[in-house]
Amino acid sequence: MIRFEDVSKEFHTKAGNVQGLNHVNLHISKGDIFGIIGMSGAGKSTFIRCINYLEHPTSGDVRIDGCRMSGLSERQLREMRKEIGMIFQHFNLLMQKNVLENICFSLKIAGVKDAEAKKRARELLKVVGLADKEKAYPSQLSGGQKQRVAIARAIANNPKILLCDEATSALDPQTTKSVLELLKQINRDYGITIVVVTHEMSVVQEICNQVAILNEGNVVETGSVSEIFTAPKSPEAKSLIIGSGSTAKEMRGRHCIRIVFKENSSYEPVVGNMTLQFKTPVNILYANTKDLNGTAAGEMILQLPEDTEIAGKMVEYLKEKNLYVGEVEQDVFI
Ligand SMILES: Nc1ncnc2c1ncn2[C@@H]1O[C@H](COP(=O)(O)OP(=O)(O)OP(=O)(O)O)[C@@H](O)[C@H]1O
Repeated sequence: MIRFEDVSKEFHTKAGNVQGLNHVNLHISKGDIFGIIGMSGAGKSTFIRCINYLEHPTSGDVRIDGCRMSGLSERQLREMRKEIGMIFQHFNLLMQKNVLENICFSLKIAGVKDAEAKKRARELLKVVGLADKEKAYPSQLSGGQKQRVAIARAIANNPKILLCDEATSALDPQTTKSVLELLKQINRDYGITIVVVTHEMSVVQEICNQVAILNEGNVVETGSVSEIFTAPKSPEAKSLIIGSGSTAKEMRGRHCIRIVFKENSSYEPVVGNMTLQFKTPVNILYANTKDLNGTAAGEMILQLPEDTEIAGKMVEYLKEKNLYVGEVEQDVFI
């Protein structure tokens, strides 16, 4: 659905050139909910703006459904952008228009007649759970309600793709959850491919099936969310995952490993049995179960004994039990 082919974007500033994206190759399939995650300045917004060509790449190409974006005229680009809806952190609603008018506005721009636009807008308000708010003005709505209006507006013209740029960053955790739930429902019911740009791993874990991690304009790791959660490879992925739920710094140099339970391994008391077998205790520093897009995944961080030989044997034991075992720090074991 979306293909980045060696895309680079350079910004020319008075202070010099800034590399927003650096030779990015990425493929987002139809129906994916694809997460783009990275720290501030990693290139996330540049990436998402290159999808609809609000930002033109300096080199390389973006293909949407096989169509080369660089080959399109301005008029063709405008047509293509109708296929790509977008929502933003601060909602970008028209404050002088009520909810119904906000949604009708984008339909009318696309040439839909007044009565038909109103009918469609009311249908969409039902979808986003705001049927009773059509006459309200944005200032009378909560953040979550404003984002629901923005979502209704973004999908009004039946786009193939919905781009979400930090769409839940201004919302509290409970509202975030309900907006993410709505996005999942839209993906499921309409088959819209969704690209989610965020700096929060919890957002990716909650709704995305695929993810790419950006750092200084480079894609440093990409894959399914469960693969990357289980066995992160790049330092950036490790710090996003291990750092997202624990005090990783405190674990440095303390013989710590991270284990991830696969579905069929969660019933056996593996850690308890291991300490019995080796007659040596281990310290459980952190344990959690995460909901990865509907599937439970358990993780633990263990501090193994000082004795390197026993610690090594414990790692072997855990691997034999079919658990993923990763180091918290590069120099431990693996
Ligand atoms: N219009 C621009 N002119 C100059 N430099 C830019 C421009 N847009 C982005 N950049 C630079 O490109 C790099 C990537 O910026 P981008 O906004 O894509 O990052 P981001 O990951 O979205 O960051 P944030 O999470 O803070 O929004 C940064 O170094 C930024 O300063």
